[in-house]
Amino acid sequence: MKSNITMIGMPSSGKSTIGVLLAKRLGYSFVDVDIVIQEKEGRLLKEIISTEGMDGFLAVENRVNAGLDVKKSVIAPGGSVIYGAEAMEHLKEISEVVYLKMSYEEMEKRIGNVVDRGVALKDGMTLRDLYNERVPYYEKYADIVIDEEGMTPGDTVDALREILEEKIRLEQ
Ligand SMILES: Nc1ncnc2c1ncn2[C@@H]1O[C@H](COP(=O)(O)OP(=O)(O)O)[C@@H](O)[C@H]1O
Ligand SMILES: O=C(O)C1=C[C@@H](OP(=O)(O)O)[C@@H](O)[C@H](O)C1
Ligand SMILES: [Mg+2]
Repeated sequence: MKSNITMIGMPSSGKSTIGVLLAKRLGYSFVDVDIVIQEKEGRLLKEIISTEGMDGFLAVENRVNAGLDVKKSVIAPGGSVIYGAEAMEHLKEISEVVYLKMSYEEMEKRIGNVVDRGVALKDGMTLRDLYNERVPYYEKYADIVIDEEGMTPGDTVDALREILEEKIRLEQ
């Protein structure tokens, strides 16, 4: 198995929440790439989006993810990372990619204020458009898919640990 795990999925699917729990459970480090971007840029994500525009933000996100140099880590990038070809090529190379699959209805309930969260919603795009546009990318890049329907964060972490341990067993 590759030495890292990357969480992908819609904003609010739990990449950060589940990611940190999984890292603790596996004894891995945890890297929230949104925080790495803010530290490198010295600005909040929503400030980057408001000054550089959506494409500017996506370019920064692509560059930072493509340059990640970590080992034995659970990586939680932002939900928009799948638009970055170089980022995804790199993440596929260094990690097992886990897609946290959630329904549109659940995302709408969880997501809260889209602007404050800094979701990369292009002009004129609805949340539903964003959902439909992104699902095929998440599916394409996923090595492992977890459907969150009816699962608590604890259930998801347990399910993931089982899948990952089975993967390791099969490789031995
Ligand atoms: N079953 C669940 N699985 C994951 N997150 C959940 C679940 N139910 C509620 N949540 C909440 O949804 C939010 C997920 O946010 P976050 O981890 O920041 O997601 P992301 O990093 O994917 O944007 C958290 O507030 C978390 O507590
Ligand atoms: O999906 C998105 O468009 C985004 C999700 C955010 O991260 P989370 O997925 O962790 O919420 C953050 O990277 C950025 O504001 C854009
Ligand atoms: Mg996150």
